Amino acid sequence: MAKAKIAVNGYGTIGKRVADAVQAQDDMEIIGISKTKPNYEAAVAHQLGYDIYAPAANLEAFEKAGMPAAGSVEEMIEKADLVVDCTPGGIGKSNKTLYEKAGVKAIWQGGEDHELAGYSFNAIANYEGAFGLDFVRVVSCNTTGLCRVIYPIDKAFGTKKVRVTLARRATDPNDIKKGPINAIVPNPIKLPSHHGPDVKTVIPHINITSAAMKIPTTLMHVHTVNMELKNECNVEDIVEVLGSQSRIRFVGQGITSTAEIMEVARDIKRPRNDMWENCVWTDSITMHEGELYFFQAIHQESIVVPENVDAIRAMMELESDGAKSILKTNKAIGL
Ligand SMILES: NC(=O)C1=CN([C@@H]2O[C@H](COP(=O)(O)OP(=O)(O)OC[C@H]3O[C@@H](n4cnc5c(N)ncnc54)[C@H](O)[C@@H]3O)[C@@H](O)[C@H]2O)C=CC1
Ligand SMILES: O=C(OP(=O)(O)O)[C@H](O)COP(=O)(O)O
Repeated sequence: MAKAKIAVNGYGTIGKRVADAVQAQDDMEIIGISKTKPNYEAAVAHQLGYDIYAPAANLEAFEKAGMPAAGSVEEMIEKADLVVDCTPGGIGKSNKTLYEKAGVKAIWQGGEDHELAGYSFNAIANYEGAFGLDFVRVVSCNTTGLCRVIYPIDKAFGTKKVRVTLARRATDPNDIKKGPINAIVPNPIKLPSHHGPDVKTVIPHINITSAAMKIPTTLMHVHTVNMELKNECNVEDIVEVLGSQSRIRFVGQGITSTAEIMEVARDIKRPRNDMWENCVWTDSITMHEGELYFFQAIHQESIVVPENVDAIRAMMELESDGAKSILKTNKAIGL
């Protein structure tokens, strides 16, 4: 069977990782990536052998920089079956008419609103509903991390309510412009943060609210999750449920921080130190007066990457069973 032809529009933190993860699969391939300027990331994409497409007005700049573009962004979109839009949050929505005009399917990321795509995706929670869809949004890193734990626990024990506090990394490691560098910023001040309502775009019946702050670190986010469950259970039951999930990793053995989790990602030779799994501290899992509490860390640069691959597989009708797609994606990328 011919491989699905995938384009990545916006080759930044998420786009470059999605491109490599798609390229690792045997049922889909990257036919091009887009860059606006011929910077160092474009040079690496060129070295890696990706065909680079650019806005028509910038094609000459790529030629001059010694990395000739294969064509314009519009030409890339014409050649694709599906575009993964990884442009910065808020930019992606302006590309919708482009995709509609070309008759290609499109995936947006969590920086865009649910309404843009009309379907918010998380592989374990609602893969099947994305089968054959034209437009899908893969929810943000924090929302993905929440869906991955809430969905199986809710399925096993039922949920009365969920309350989450998020300590969000200030910005990504390569970003020299954003902060804070010496402050803790309640963000947003007005509650709830978008994360709780966003979980409901994927799992509508969950009673959830969230509060978030930005902290001066670039490595990972950390969540304090509190769930009031409908049915009685103990810590071992929760460990069993979370342990059955391939995209959840228990951490302990002296791992007391996000820094040590990133060291593990380096030590196990993950590409770009990526930690695709939620990292749940086993020792933090606590039942207190019938409520569940635990801490988890989320690697913002990579957690949504396998979800994008699964979303492609569902939308392109390459696999109807979500569990099979998850296993296939995991195996191909080395998870
Ligand atoms: N970085 C993160 O931690 C995560 C980001 N997301 C979401 O993924 C999306 C992308 O975010 P990042 O990869 O972090 O952004 P980024 O800023 O690292 O990368 C965006 C890329 O798009 C390019 N670009 C800018 N304007 C463009 C345009 N008009 N057309 C084509 N390309 C353009 C930029 O040059 C850059 O290469 C956003 O919706 C964000 O909310 C989701 C999960 C985690
Ligand atoms: O999707 C993300 O976070 P979010 O789930 O808090 O919106 C990414 O970490 C990007 O967040 P940013 O908008 O702070 O760069």
